[in-house]
Amino acid sequence: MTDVLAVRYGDDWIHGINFKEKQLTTSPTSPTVCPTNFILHYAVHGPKNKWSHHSVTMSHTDPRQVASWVKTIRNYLMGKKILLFVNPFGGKKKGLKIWEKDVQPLMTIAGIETKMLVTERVNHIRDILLSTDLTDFHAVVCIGGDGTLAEVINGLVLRTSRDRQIDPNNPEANLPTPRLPIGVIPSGSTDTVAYSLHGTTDVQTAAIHIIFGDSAGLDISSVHNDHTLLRLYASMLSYGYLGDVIRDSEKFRWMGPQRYDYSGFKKILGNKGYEGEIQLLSDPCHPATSTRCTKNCTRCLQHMHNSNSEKEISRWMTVRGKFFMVNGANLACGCARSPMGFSPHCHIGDGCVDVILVRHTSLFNNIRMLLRLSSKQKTLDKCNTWFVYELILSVCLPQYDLPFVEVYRAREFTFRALPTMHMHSDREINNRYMSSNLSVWNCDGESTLPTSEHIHETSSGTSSRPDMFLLMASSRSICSPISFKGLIDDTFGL
Ligand SMILES: Nc1ncnc2c1ncn2[C@@H]1O[C@H](COP(=O)(O)OP(=O)(O)OP(=O)(O)O)[C@@H](O)[C@H]1O
Repeated sequence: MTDVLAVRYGDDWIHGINFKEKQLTTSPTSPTVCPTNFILHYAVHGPKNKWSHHSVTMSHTDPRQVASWVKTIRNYLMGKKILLFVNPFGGKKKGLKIWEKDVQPLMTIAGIETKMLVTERVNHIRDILLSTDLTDFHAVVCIGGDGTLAEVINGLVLRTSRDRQIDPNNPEANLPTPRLPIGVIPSGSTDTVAYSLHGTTDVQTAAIHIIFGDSAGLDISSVHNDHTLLRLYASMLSYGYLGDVIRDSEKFRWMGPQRYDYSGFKKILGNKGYEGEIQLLSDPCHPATSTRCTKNCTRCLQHMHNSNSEKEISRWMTVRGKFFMVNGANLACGCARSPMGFSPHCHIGDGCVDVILVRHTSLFNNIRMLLRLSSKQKTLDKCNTWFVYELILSVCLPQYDLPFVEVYRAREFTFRALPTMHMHSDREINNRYMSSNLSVWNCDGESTLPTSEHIHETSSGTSSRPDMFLLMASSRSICSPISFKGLIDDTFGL
């Protein structure tokens, strides 16, 4: 029963069912009064974490028996109404096609009432969520990438904060968990959150998880600058190289996801490193010795029940230097080309963020990383759009033993960009800050945060705190190690 999507009387016609299926549903008597068969729609868990929709027609000579079965199953499947946003702009611009071809038919079969809205601009979702009456809805879903999902999260949390009269700009305030669960159907360029939640970026799988209505707690980090909430993020906040890539690649959006390859290559060659200071509230559990986050993960469950006591054993520490990039990961940040993810041991609901600091190295080292990447790409088929994540993975996979990679698990961290000092001659150091080599923030794959220049001018730095609350996201096969390794799925009976 847990894998059932819908049940229909055999002679009922619903939009989206093909004619062949309709022909199967013959009933000798009036369909409304005496149905002698019914169609059961269900999902099957296949290889690589994918779920697919199937149906079977069942018959019985006694119409009362058929009616009783249908009634029992319908009692189990509660009707839902969802608010669904489609971003027609992200990824390969296939959002609307995915809605029409894959999502709408499944929602119709499952009897889910869907109010669909097509986004027209940046922050459109947030504005709608702030102004719409959400009382009748059971969930908010988006068809889009990580940036689209981030808009849903930001909009819903701001709306809930306003409804509960909580000031989101207060860094000490506990931001509220929205009443409505959030679902994501991937149609972006990287789709790390969808991949981390479902173990695949398959569209039908995501839609089926939403119909199932399962949910899981997900850490969301808030980013504050002084007393202003800048943004909430679900997957990763990154400064330096990935900031440069996101800023540059936006100019080449017409290339589709391949823009990341192009900008990634340009920016690795030009990277001169960024001076900065990170202060972090370090958790005693180091990522290198941590367990992997699995379904019913003990660490995440413990945090959910006892978050305050953990904070007492954390301690503040400071790291300074010149960095290639500075990252705060909320999730493993896996994607189709990097199944293990950027931060493989990151837990999705433990109230911590994995801080991954990559020190500035030589151009030679950067090129070496590129070559390593290139040789990987040779084995890939036509899709080579995962440059950035492949690149990071090539840096971090031998993870914690590379001399220029440092990893910490933090409950909170602040970052302050420092200006770069310039030498005028071999002997003389000019103490004036001639120019600042500053990057921008890459927040869930978007450069929506104020530039670091602004952050620097206010000389406050920016802070990120992941333990604000847990957000629910539609997922069934969440965070199984199987999901990330892409092995045989049935082992865990997910
Ligand atoms: N109609 C629109 N025109 C222009 N921009 C839009 C429109 N609708 C949404 N957006 C913006 O598009 C941005 C990018 O969308 P999205 O994140 O879904 O795609 P992506 O960047 O290609 O994928 P990913 O984040 O997974 O790499 C979002 O920040 C969103 O605000």
